[in-house]
Amino acid sequence: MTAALDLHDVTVRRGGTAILDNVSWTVGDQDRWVVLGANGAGKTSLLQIASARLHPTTGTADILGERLGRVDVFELRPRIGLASAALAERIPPRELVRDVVLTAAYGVTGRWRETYESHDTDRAHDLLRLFAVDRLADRTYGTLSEGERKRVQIARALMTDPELLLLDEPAAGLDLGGREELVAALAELAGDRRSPVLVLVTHHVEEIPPNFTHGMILRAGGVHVAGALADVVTDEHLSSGFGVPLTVSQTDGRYAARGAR
Ligand SMILES: Nc1ncnc2c1ncn2[C@@H]1O[C@H](COP(=O)(O)OP(=O)(O)OP(=O)(O)O)[C@@H](O)[C@H]1O
Repeated sequence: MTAALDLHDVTVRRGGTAILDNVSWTVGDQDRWVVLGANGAGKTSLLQIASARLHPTTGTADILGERLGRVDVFELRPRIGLASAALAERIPPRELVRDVVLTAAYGVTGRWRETYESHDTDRAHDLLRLFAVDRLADRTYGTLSEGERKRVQIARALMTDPELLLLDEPAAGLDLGGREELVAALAELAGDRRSPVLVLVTHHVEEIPPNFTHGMILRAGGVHVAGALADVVTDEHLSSGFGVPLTVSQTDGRYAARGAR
């Protein structure tokens, strides 16, 4: 099977600095990856490459079997779902929640005069139900809580039935209840073999849903460590990756970290 992502020595330079530095990374077609790293480590830049929104300065990036630089990115992008704060900012606050999801079928935000097939409207409703926000379908996006918005954003990212789903800090700004609901929904998604390949960027090991399989810690633009999740989320790797002494614990498939004494 073709890897969902295959990056070889990817470097991205901006103003003389390597914001990604010789990153090599292979994501298999059933993988569920978590990408961790301190502020500025390069996580968002990595997702920009993985979502065909940024090209490497040097190195090669194959996404869903297509090489960046050779493929028409406008054909590739609909095969990739992305939920990020930058994309969320483009959603008009007055848009109905059902349309926030539905308009992804056309790759637009803001419904205009498009007509949608009934299978599109059915799919949008099913996705809202999957994330337990179907009761909000007739509300405007701007009236939702942050947690409700996050779930609507992920439903939108799934609308095109992508082969790869990239989630950039989906739990940022959520309260404890909202975070736990989101983690549970993502655990369910990750546990379903029909789901797309998943890559979740987060700062906090508490946000890693059960059923995720692999982990990477980025440090200063480079891969600090990558591999099976349990081998990556350790005292040693987190401490060196974040530059502070940390102790990690694991209970029922969930991780927690605190400063080591
Ligand atoms: N266009 C740019 N020009 C110059 N520097 C950039 C540019 N884009 C990103 N950077 C820098 O690259 C580094 C990596 O940024 P990136 O947003 O990928 O990190 P991150 O790990 O997602 O950080 P955070 O956790 O704070 O969101 C940062 O130091 C950032 O300032």
